[in-house]
Order: sequence, then structure tokens, then C-alpha cells
Amino acid sequence: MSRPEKRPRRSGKPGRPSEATSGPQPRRSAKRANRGPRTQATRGAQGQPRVVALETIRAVSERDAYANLVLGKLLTDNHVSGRDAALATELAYGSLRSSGTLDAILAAASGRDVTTLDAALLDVLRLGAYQLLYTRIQDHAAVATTVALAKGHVSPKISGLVNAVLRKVARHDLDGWVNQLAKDDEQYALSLRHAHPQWIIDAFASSLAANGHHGELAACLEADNRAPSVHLCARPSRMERDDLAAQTGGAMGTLSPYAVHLPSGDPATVAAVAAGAAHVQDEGSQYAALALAEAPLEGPDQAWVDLCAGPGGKAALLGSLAQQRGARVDAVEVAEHRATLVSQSVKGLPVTVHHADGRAFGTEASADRVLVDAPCSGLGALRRRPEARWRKRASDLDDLEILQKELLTSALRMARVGGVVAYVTCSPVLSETQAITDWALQSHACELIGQPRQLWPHREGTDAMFVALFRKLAQ
Ligand SMILES: C[S@@+](CC[C@H](N)C(=O)[O-])C[C@H]1O[C@@H](n2cnc3c(N)ncnc32)[C@H](O)[C@@H]1O
Repeated sequence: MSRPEKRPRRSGKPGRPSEATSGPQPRRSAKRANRGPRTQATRGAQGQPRVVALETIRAVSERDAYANLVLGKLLTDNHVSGRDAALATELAYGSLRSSGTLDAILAAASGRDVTTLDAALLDVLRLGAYQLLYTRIQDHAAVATTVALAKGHVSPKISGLVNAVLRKVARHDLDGWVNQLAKDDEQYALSLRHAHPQWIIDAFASSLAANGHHGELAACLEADNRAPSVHLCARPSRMERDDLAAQTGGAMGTLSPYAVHLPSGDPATVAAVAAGAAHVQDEGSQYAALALAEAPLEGPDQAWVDLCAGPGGKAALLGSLAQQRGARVDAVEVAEHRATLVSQSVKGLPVTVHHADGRAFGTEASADRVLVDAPCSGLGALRRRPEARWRKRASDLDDLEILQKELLTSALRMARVGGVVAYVTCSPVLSETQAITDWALQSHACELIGQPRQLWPHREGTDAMFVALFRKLAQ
């Protein structure tokens, strides 16, 4: 896994005891104040949950694997379920999500830059430090089980080092470490406390301010650290939302008339999902597809295009609405395997899937409604991928900006005069939301329909989707 962008290490030189570990110790009684529910200390002690968590973290570090995919497979293969599965998930996701903060603390506790540590050793230390700082697992159990794990699953030679470093980590709680490391640097304290790289915090702060949400930065960052609830979409014409809510015990969403929020549980076990009458889809994504479909339009309304369709969530909702209204959808996706996923999700709907580049697709000025759900940083969906925030780089945004402009240009070329184009990102970052909107207004014959909308996990409970609606004008 790539390292978080870090400020200069506050600990001493490599090999020397760190400032952090020799400083004053906070009162032990305060140590558990911020922790979650107490977990049975030795459950699964050297057993499956911790092994599964470690193997998940190792797969992400070594192979850039997706944590959710690896974890799911490991849980199944090792027959880990119930509370043990919950523990494995908490430890794996938590260690990955907080890895930048954990690394800063481990650097101070070990007196070494963590990039000089063996990768497997570092992953074991992250797992141990996470238990000490973020869970109610007792310190002695966290240290003992991590040492045993290191011995059995990495190398017997490192157990002494693991023991020594974790004992130093255990001297402070998270607040104590944040105070030690950040001192008066409030920005760095925020980054450590909420486990977000500084550049992402800066980008969120700018967007919150631009959207008039001053003073909400901490709430925004906290929301990224909570697991999202599962949202279902009752497919129009296939089932009523009330029935889906009654079947699942879920609550109605407020942004989409098709959204149901599941209280808990695996959506794959919901009969309506298995039958294709409903699908899993964040309510923010439903809102984005609906914004396009509901935008006022004069004249014909039959030719719809989804220019970036994979894996097909919005194409499925648009296809269902198109079916009700006698329209057709062309769904375009450049990645072959993702085009296949779109085909699977739109079965039975009036949608034609094209494996093609959206920048060179379609005829001039013929579409009534076009969706550009643009490839973006995905910073609006950090809740869904615990490791993602530490892998992304500010420089990723530069290439994306070019692609976003090219795809939006293509959409505006394809739309007929008077037609609607929706530009959508799963990101609140201004350079890929408001700046692209402003650029389009200056560079193309189009106008805004209403004001663009930015959703937020801490406000609407959705991913941070951005939606701008344009109407194409005559040249
Ligand atoms: C944000 S995702 C779209 C999500 C999708 N609309 C949904 O709701 O399931 C962006 C998609 O655009 C695709 N993409 C990237 N460049 C493209 C291009 N030049 N033409 C068409 N699709 C492209 C990516 O492969 C990715 O599947």
C-alpha cells in the first residue's frame, strides 16, 4: 500500500527513543473514553478473526487488493461467521482506514520511519495498534494476540519487536497520541484524529465552504469513518417501494421515491433483490439518475444515453424509467468487463449496451437526455473502501479533469438543442465538480437547469454525489 502523505516525522531519529514515548503519560483512567463496545478479550485469540483480518490487510498492502472482496472470500473459505466475522471485519477495515494515523503513532513508538519496516511486520503492528487505540479489547490481550500472530504468521524472530513497540503504543490513548504528535498544529491533529490525508481534508474544507457548510468539517470526516447503511432501489414497474420496505423492515429514503434503507443484514438475502425487482444502490446515485430523467424537457423524449455506464446501477434505474415512458437508453462503457456488468444489470429493459469510448460515441445532436457519470476521484465514497483514502493522490485529479471535460464535451455534442445533459461525480472536490461546471458554461452553448447540487454523507446520509444539469442551446 502506498504511504500517506505525511508531515515530517515528529519522533526522534531512527533507532533512538522517540519524544512521544518519553514524554508525560496521560491518566490511564481516560484511556477508554473514545472506544467502542468492549469486545470479549480473548475470543478467537490466536484464531480465525485476527488471522482473517491480517490476511486481508496483507492482500491490500501486497497486491493492491480490494479489502471488501478479499475479506468476503476469506470469511467464507475459513467458515468465519457471526460475531467472529464482525470482529474480523472491524479489525481489518479499521486498521486499513486508520493506517495513516497508526503509522504516525508506530513511527513515534518504534523510533523509526515506518517505510523502513518490513511490510509484513508493519501490517501486524497496524493490527495490534488498531486494537489498542480504537477498540475495547484489553491491552494485554491485544498485545498478546498480536505477538502470537506475528510469531505464527509472519516470523518468530519479530515477536520481541512487536511486543516492545505495542507496549509503547499502549502508553497513551488516541487523544494522547494526537496531542503528542500534533502539539499545536490543529490541521495535523484533525488529520490524525479522523484518519484522512491532509490534502483530502483541504479539498473537503474548500468544498464545504463553497457550498455554505462552514463548521461541518469534523462531522464530514467522521461520516467517512462510519459504515454506510445499505440502500435499495425498488425498480419502477417491477415493485412498489412500500412493499420493499414492508418485506425488509427498511425505512423510506427522502431523495428518491424508490429508495429503501435497510436496517441491517445482507442485501443478497432479500428476495426482491434476488428476483431482480430491486437492486442495491446508494440513494445519492438514485437521485442523480432521477435528476436527469425528471429534468423538464420540451419536444421528443425517447433517446437517452448513459455515457459512462459501468457497472450499471444508474443504467438499470434509467432503463426502468425509460420502459415506463416509451424511451430507449444507449449505455456506453469503455472497459469490457464493466460493459458486461452493465448488460447483466439491464436485462429485460430497453437498454442497448455498447463497449465503446464515450468520447467518440454517437451521432451529433440527436439525444434527448444524456448522463455523464464521470470517472472521478471517488472521494465522495470513502466510506465504502477503507483503504482508498491512503492510495489516492492529489495528482490523480489532473488526468481526470481532462477526461471529465472530454466526456462532457461529447455529451453536449450528442444532445439535441433543448436536450438535457447531467454531469455527475461521486466527489465533492471543487476541481471536478464546480470547476467543470463553470468551464462547460464558458466553453459550450449550454445553460444550467437549476443550481448544481452537492450531497454529503454527514448531511444526506448518501455518498457525496455532485449533480449539475445543463440544457443545450443553439450555437
Ligand atoms: C463513476 S463510474 C460510472 C458508474 C455507473 N454510472 C453506475 O451507476 O453504475 C465511471 C465509468 O466510466 C467508465 N469510463 C471511463 N472512461 C470512459 C470513456 N472514455 N468512455 C466510456 N466510459 C468510460 C469507467 O470505466 C467507469 O465504469
